[in-house]
Formats: sequence, C-alpha cells, structure tokens
Amino acid sequence: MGSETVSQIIPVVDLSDQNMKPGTDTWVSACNVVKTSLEDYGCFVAHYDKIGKELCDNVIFGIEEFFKLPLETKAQKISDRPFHGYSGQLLTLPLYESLDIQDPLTMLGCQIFTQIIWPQGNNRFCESFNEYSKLLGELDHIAKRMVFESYGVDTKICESLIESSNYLIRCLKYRTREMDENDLGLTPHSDLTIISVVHQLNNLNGLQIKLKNGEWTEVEASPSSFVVLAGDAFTIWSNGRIRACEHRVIMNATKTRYAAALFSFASKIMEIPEELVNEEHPLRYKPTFDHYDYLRFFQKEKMKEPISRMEVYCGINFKPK
Ligand SMILES: O=C(O)CCC(=O)C(=O)O
Ligand SMILES: [Fe+2]
Repeated sequence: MGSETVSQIIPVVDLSDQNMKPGTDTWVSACNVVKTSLEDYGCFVAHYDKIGKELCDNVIFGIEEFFKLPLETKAQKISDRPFHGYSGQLLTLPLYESLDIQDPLTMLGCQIFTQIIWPQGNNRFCESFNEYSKLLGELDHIAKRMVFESYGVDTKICESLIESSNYLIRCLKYRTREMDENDLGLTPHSDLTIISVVHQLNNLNGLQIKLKNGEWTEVEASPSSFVVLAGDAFTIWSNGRIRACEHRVIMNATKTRYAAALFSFASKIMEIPEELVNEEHPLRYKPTFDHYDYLRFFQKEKMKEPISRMEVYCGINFKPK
C-alpha cells in the first residue's frame, strides 16, 4: 500500500451556502468543482451545516444502543433486499461492525426496522434516524443535480432518478485496536452505489481515499463535513468519466469511531446519456444499466476489484479469456 499524505487534498464545496440556488453564479461554480472532483478523486467534501449536535448525539446514542443488543437480536433478518441488517464479528475485520437500514428517508422504513428490533417501540431511534437520513438525502440529491447539470443532461432525467432511487443508511462502529491487532478498519473497496454520503459522526478521522497515483489520503472529520463518494453505478452511468472512489478505513483513534453512510441505488434502468458519449469518450459500457442486477452479479461473483468488476459486468470491450 502507498504512503499517506498529510493535509487534506480532496476539494471542499460549501453546500450550506444560502445562495446555493440553481442558476446563481455560486451554484454554477460549485457544479464545476463537484464534477471535476468526482472525475479526479471519485469524491468531494461537502460542507453542510444543517445537522446539529443534538441530532448527531441522538444518532450516535441510537447506534450504540443497537450494537449493545445481544447478537441474536442484532442478527435478525430485516429485509429481502441486498444489504440489510447487521454485519460484524468478522475474523478478517475484528474492529468493524455495521448495520444497514432500508428506506430510512421514509418514516415507514425507520418504523419497520425499529419495530423488528424494539417491538416495545423506540421513538427516539426512529425519529432521529429518519431526520438524519433525510438531511443526508438532501446532499445526495444536490450532488446528483450538480453532476447532471454540469454534463448538460436533462434535469427531468435527474429528478426521475432521484425519485426512483432506493436508499439505505449504514451505521458503522469501529472499536479501538488491541496491541497485536493491525489498524485496518475496513478493506479498500469502492461502493456499488450511485452515490454514498459518508459522515465521520463522532469526529474521528479514519476514512482514506485512494488517489490516481496509488497513494492514500485522509479526509479530515468535522461535524459539518460530509464525504460524497461516487460508486460503481455513477461511473457506468457517466460512461467512465466519474471515478468510482476507492476508499478504506484505518483505525488509529483511541476511542470507538462511529460513522454513517447514506447509499443510493437506482430502482429503474439507468441509461448512459448521449451527452456523455463522443469521439473523445467512446461508449465504454452497455448503454443500459440494471443496478439491482449488478448487485446480484456482485453477490454471486464477489469481485472486489472495481474496474474489472464493471468491465466484466457491462464493459463493451471486455473479452472473457
Ligand atoms: O467508516 C467509514 O468512514 C466508511 C465506511 C464505508 O466505506 C462503507 O461502509 O462502505
Ligand atoms: Fe464504502
């Protein structure tokens, strides 16, 4: 693995700016930074001040409350969709535990989950997760709108993608390591999503991004910093212009680290826009993309390497050996 750089090099875009309205100069210049940053790094940092301390504290309290439950309660089957419920106790990743909650942007999604885990009810959990997820969802929506606009793709297609996306929120807990354990919190990977919005919830660094030159760079945690990462589906949709962001978690903190990630998936077929295909950028993938079929392909083939995974699934020039 490459060496680590010291200062944060991932561009920051202020999305809490009151002037951040489509059509304004601030919006247009932010769109450019977002697009360029997604092309160069596969991510950008959104500065966003709408999530207050009380809400973060409630979310952390809820995550702690969940992970403290007995294993048989945590490990219950929550949904039939890919990625749901508890994951942890992994021999290769002893520091890591996670929980995936489906449809957290709707109160119903939060209620279904809460009802399974706490049949006696847990309003605080349900309400704070719904409120928090909706705010992360705003960032997902703004990022998608900015990308579509900067590539000149019809905003109606973007609204329809947002409207028909499925969301899940992943809550992550990394315990501190013991003397003989290594510092790997989460292995290098790219997400299978369109976009993932990651929040280092209790202000502890750990998330690292792989640069084009192979080096890893940290993203500084702060209560108002959210890392917007492109997943494989955004790379395919963009005809390979946007990089699927390779990232990992290194756990050097001396306290338990909490993070949350809002993942978005397309429930309808996505099409590579004609605006993104030209002589300089010939079509790289099959023009239509079924996200859930891609998730099933991943679950079957378990291919970890993102570039070859996308090539094998839908690359136009891919030739099986
Ligand atoms: O813990 C983090 O900061 C990132 C987690 C992550 O990358 C994931 O769950 O896919
Ligand atoms: Fe990830």
